[in-house]
Amino acid sequence: MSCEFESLEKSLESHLPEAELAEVKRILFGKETVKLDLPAFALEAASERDFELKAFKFDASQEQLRPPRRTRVGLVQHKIVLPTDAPVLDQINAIHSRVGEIVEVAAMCGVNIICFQETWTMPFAFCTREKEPWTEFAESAEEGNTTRFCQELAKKYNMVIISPILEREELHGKLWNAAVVISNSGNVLGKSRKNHIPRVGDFNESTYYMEGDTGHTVFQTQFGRIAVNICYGRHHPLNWFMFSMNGAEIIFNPSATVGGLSEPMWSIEARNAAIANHCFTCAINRVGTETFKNEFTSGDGRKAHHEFGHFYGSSYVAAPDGSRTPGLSRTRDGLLVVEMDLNLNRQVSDKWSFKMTGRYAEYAEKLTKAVGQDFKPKIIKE
Ligand SMILES: NC(=O)NCCC(=O)O
Repeated sequence: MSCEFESLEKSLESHLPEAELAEVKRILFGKETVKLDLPAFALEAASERDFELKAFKFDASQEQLRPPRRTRVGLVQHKIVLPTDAPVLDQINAIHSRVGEIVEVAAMCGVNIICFQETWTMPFAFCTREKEPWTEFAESAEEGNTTRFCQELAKKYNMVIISPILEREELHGKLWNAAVVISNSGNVLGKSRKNHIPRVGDFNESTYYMEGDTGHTVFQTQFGRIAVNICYGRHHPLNWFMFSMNGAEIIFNPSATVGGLSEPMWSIEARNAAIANHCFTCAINRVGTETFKNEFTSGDGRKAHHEFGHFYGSSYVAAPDGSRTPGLSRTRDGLLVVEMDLNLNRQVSDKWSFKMTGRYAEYAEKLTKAVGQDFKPKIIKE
């Protein structure tokens, strides 16, 4: 059942009376996000290419001194294309071509910044703990084929591309889970390496790579200041916070996560980060169930098995005022196009003032003590 269940929004819409639905949506999702009109040819192309295309916009109030700062983001979720035992290069090329056709539709929709899912060029094979052939999917962030592919697309469509890959740093013999940020000029702006490596469920990523060393880099693009908090980093509120302290206006969260593990948390974490940090957040998850030739165990008493999933998609965008778009499907490839007026960040900040009321200097001092050897927690007992 859980794999076929299309989406929470669809279920609410088909079962609730109209008036009640509006109230349920207001309480659950915040101020309603307005649907964005897209060109008919883009909708047709998406339907022909068999992926879901949804579009929404977040408006801000008209200001007297600043013009609106509208930017359009695109979130891509997709299944792997070939079986996981197909030749490595065939698998990569097939995914390039699938995502390439989605990016083409994003360009028809006027997308300025597009972000792909975590390690988008490969199966999420880290569950297996086998090194071969999975490490062969790793590529140079600066010069790999996938980066070259994205550079062409970025230039062609005048689009910033966030390309999360398995990175190989040849010189030092290191692998990383990293997002390459490619400017709309086609130049590699830089990369952001995954800060927190999971040790939960079948996410055996610590077998392959270490915690990232790029800190909380923010990238100034023509379309806004962006940052990338890769997957498991979304469980760490301070991780979002540090990107925001460096000035991020939009924080992308390319992910790969499965229903049994994280689905009840999914709709909360990125949305909470948008609220707490007065910024936009974009949560992206892959779709599908991935099957591996060799059985692997999950360390939970279950028999060894071949399948990892169900990756439940449900990619969405959250705004600083607590509102959010509906999610993409739990089962289908999709593109979510969202227009946002970045002026909303400062407007909400002026209203709620979390950055001003936060006692950060005090937290920093106390936290330094709390993680020290001689720390005594402040607990008063009778
Ligand atoms: N890819 C990844 O870090 N997944 C961990 C599980 C989760 O964060 O939901």
